[in-house]
Amino acid sequence: MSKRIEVHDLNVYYGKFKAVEGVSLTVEPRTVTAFIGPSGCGKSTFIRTLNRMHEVIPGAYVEGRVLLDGDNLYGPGVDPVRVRRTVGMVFQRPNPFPTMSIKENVLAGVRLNGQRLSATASADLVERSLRGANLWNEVKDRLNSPGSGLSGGQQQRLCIARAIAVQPEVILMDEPCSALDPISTIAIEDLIGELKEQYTVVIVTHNMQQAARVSDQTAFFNLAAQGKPGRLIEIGSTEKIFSNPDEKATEDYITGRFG
Ligand SMILES: Nc1ncnc2c1ncn2[C@@H]1O[C@H](COP(=O)(O)OP(=O)(O)OP(=O)(O)O)[C@@H](O)[C@H]1O
Repeated sequence: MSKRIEVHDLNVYYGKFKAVEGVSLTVEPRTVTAFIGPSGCGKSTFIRTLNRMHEVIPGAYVEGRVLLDGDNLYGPGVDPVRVRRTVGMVFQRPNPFPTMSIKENVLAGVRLNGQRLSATASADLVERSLRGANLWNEVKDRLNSPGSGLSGGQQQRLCIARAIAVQPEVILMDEPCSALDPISTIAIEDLIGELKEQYTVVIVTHNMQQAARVSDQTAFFNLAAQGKPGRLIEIGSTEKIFSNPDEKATEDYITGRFG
C-alpha cells in the first residue's frame, strides 16, 4: 500500500507561463519527503502534478513523466480520477464538507468513487480511518454530528481520515498545518510519522523545523528571478540538507538569509 514516485524532467505550465522547470526526483515508499522553498517557487504547483490535481485549472499542463511504481500517471488512457484515488491529497485549510456528519465526511470519497458498502463495512471503515488519523477517541461518541463542529486541528485530521478511507498509496499534503495552532500542528506531525509506516508521504511546508522534524528527505526549490520558473535546487536526506547542503542557496534559505 505504498508506492515509489519517480519524476523525470517535469515542466509545469499555466497556459504560456512556465511555472516549474526541469524537475527530476525520486520518493521512496514509506518515507516522508518535504518540499521547501520561498513563496512562488512552485512547490504547490509541483505537488499537484503528482496526482494531476493541477488539471482542474484551465490551461495548466505538464511536460515530462511522473511514474508511480513505474506506471506513468500521464500515459495515454490514464484516468485522472483514478490517479487521485491512488494519490490522495490534504490541503492547507481543513475542508470537511460542512453539512455532512463526521461519519459521512469519512465516507465521502468512497461514495464518490461509487463504492457501495454494507452498514457494518461502513462502520468498520469509519472507525479504521478515524483511528488511522488519530481522531477516533475524540469523536467516537458524536459520529453523526457535523464535521464543521470540530476544532481546526480535528477538522484537518478528519480530512486525513477522508483521504485514507479510499486506501491510497501516496498522501500529498500541501502546508497541512499552516492554519493550525501549535498543539494541533504537533498532532498532525505525529500522525505523519505514523502514516509513513503505510504510505508514501510528500509534504509542502514553510516551516523549516517541521521539515526537519517530520521528513526523511528534503527538496529545496527556488526561483532564479521573479517571473522565471521554479527549479529543484537540491534534494537529499533531511539531515544532510539541514546540516551540510551542497548548494549555497539551500544553506542561505535554511539559515534564514533569504526567503
Ligand atoms: N492558477 C494559476 N494560474 C496562473 N499562475 C499560477 C497559478 N497558480 C500559481 N501560479 C503561479 O505559479 C508560480 C508558482 O506558484 P505556487 O503557488 O506553486 O508557488 P509556491 O512555492 O507553492 O508558493 P507559496 O509558498 O507562496 O504557496 C507563481 O508564479 C504563481 O503566481
